[in-house]
Amino acid sequence: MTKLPSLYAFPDSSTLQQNLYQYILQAQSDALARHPKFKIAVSGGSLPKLLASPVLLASRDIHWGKWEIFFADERAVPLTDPDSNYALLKQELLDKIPKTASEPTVHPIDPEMLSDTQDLADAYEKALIGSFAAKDSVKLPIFDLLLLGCGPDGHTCSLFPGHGLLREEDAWVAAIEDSPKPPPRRITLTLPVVTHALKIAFVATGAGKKEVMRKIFDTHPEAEGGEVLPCALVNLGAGDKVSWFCDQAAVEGVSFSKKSSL
Ligand SMILES: O=C1O[C@H](COP(=O)(O)O)[C@@H](O)[C@H](O)[C@H]1O
Repeated sequence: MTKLPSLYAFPDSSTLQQNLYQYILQAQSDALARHPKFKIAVSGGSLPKLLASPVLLASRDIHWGKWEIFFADERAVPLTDPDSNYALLKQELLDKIPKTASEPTVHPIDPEMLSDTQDLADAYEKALIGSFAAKDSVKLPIFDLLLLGCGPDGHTCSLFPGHGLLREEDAWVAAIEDSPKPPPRRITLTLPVVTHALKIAFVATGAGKKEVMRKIFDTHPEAEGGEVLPCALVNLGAGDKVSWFCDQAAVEGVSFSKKSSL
């Protein structure tokens, strides 16, 4: 039997954040039982604000010093640019971590390499190799947790619908020069790296996501050889490793069976 993702629909963002916090705590404890660091990657967009909940920031059970944070995707812009996913995470989360806590290890892109996105992607892949293992000894890095967004067009990371990057099989990190959502020059984790993670959480809120949520959960273009949205490809590739944290507005009209708690 195919293993399906979980889809949670919460009445408000505060309940969503409470549940997301519990889920992260479990992922952290599973990871730290296996190895010294909790290795995660995060998206930009609406994700950092929802991630940085009061309950997470006040928690004494979050071992910030053991967190190793990568970016699921990043725009090829300076680290202080308003379009930078690093700048967003810093503003929403990193700067709010209590000063009394140990600091997480954060892996931003190398701002010296912005002129060539392939060099930028290769350098970021080297950072992954430094943390996980050499590419010839492991086929793919295994993140403990990915915290991802879902664009209204069904993109995740910087993997866009119908884009050739969805077929990438070798690179861990790929360059994109023609992102349909600005800015066009970016780097992204590739689909095999995403689906290889131990846990994958999508966070999608607001009525602006309900059309795409219906497409992701209630249509099956793969059955007819049609184009499958990137978020749906993650569902198909990673199955029950995937959990969706949504509010009611985002899942209005979605038929796929929804749960309201973990
Ligand atoms: O461009 C991007 O968009 C997606 C989705 O953003 P959202 O605001 O609709 O949540 C985001 O996950 C990705 O990291 C970002 O680069």
